[in-house]
Amino acid sequence: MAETTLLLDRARQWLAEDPDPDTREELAALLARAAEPAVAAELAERFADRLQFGTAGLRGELGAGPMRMNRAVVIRAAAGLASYLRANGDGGLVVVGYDARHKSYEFARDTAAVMVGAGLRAALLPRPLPTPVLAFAIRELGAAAGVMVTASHNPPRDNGYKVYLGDGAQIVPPADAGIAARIDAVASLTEVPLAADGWQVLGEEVLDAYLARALTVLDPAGPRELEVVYTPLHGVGRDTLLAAWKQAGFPAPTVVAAQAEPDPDFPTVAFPNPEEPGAMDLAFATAATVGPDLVIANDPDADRCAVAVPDPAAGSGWRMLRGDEVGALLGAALVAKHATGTFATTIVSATLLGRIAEAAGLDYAETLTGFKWLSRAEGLRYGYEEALGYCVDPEGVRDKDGITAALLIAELAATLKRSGRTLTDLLDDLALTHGLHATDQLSARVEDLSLITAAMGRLREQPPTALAGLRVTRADDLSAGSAELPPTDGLRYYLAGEQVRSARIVVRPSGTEPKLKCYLEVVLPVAGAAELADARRAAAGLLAALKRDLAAAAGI
Ligand SMILES: O=P([O-])(O)O[C@H]1O[C@H](COP(=O)(O)O)[C@@H](O)[C@H](O)[C@H]1O
Ligand SMILES: [Mg+2]
Repeated sequence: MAETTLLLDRARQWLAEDPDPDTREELAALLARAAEPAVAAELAERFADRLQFGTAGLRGELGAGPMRMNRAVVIRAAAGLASYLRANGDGGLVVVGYDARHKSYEFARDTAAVMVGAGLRAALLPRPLPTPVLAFAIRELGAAAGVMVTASHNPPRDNGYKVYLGDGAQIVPPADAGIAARIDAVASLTEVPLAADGWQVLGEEVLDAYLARALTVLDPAGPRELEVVYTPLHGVGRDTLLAAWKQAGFPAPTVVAAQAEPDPDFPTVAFPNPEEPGAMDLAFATAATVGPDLVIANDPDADRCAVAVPDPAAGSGWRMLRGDEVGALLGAALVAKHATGTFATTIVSATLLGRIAEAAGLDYAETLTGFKWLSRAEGLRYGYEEALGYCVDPEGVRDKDGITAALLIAELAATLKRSGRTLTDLLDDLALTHGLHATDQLSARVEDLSLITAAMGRLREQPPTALAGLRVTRADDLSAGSAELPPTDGLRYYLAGEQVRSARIVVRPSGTEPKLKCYLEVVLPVAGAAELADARRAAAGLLAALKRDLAAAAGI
């Protein structure tokens, strides 16, 4: 009872301070019905804690309360960041970007108002623009920090807040904990001064500078003959991608008409994530009438890039390449360009990049999931992760960038096309040289987060000893941390069997969505081109069996 009173007090205090009439109205309505058990549970969940920094900053459903994304949460986060910057002597400029989601502009403006109120300088990007433009602008402008208001590819009801420091990379420990402590120290919103004006709104020159840098990933004399169907999935990628395409000299892509304009309701897709089944249906329908060489999609904040290739065997006529496939292709493209430095990927991505780097005599590194880790790999020249994220120009953008990745994959496809070859042919070459690295993902979306904790618990209590006829030869609990990796909530299994050269599974809760994610890789030797089709079939069968057995072991 005392607990309930405390919770209601907290909710009422929140309501009294909430600057947004929309969330005030929502919370007042909930409080009026607080006696109903379902509403009481909802309030308890919203006020149990506050949103924490995850894989990519704060992310959550829009709504009232500290466990939701709203103006009060954003103002507190911005105040915590401002206080952290001042304490570390980094007082200076904070550059703020935003996508086209519900409330994104308001959250960006509030962030600027808090920074100016705290005695820092703030600059807003001129309009909704891709996340990589913000990541670029931080170092271009010599800012002390950057904020990008976006929930990327999440459902329409979500929003989020990515935080970068002056090195242009997203925050990791201990900075995230340092900022979090200062957010916690904001006792009341009434003590956060909000400036009414005094921040700068940047002009087109920041975008021009981004585009000029983006173009440097290409060979100016490289081939440009390539037909593309493109979708920004109702997000903010279109104008930047089209400008990049035009400046590069590629023929203008056909843009999927129904998804071309930014729309916070993402009306044509269940989830605006190119990884989700169905998200590419309209793009494939457009491709069926245009007959392009490639279909390219950006996620709504255009830091991811999805690529599909013609496949007569597929119902739609198109096959989405996996992030691991595009990641290997871009790696091969950079090797062909004589890139030097470190090639890196994450522990949940395929190990093929390691083989490519090794063969080219390049350093190779593996990090935890997320570009906040990957972008910090020492000497990084190229980094990618299986979640359709690629950083092909870390000096320009220290984060994944769906625009430069699209440019480079297009140049690679055009180069291959000139000699009558395709991306698929190059994937075959890589399999013949390095072995077939086949990956898949099992992901379970839940309503109730405790189901994820329970599944992780089951796997920890009863670790699988065999899956799909392969023996588990080593099981790592990644929560312990190691010399190579900081601690994280995850489990890793290495498997062996006659059918495979090696196999690996990683299981972890998503840090951006209520999902449990299991990442699978099997590596099969391939003796010659004649065996490749059989090897691909065998790998697909094995991955399907592994997913089935793993789902049973995890109880998901
Ligand atoms: O949402 P985005 O495009 O920024 O992508 C974000 O989430 C992805 C999935 O993370 P998780 O598996 O924890 O959900 C990460 O791989 C990525 O680095 C991060 O920036
Ligand atoms: Mg994104």
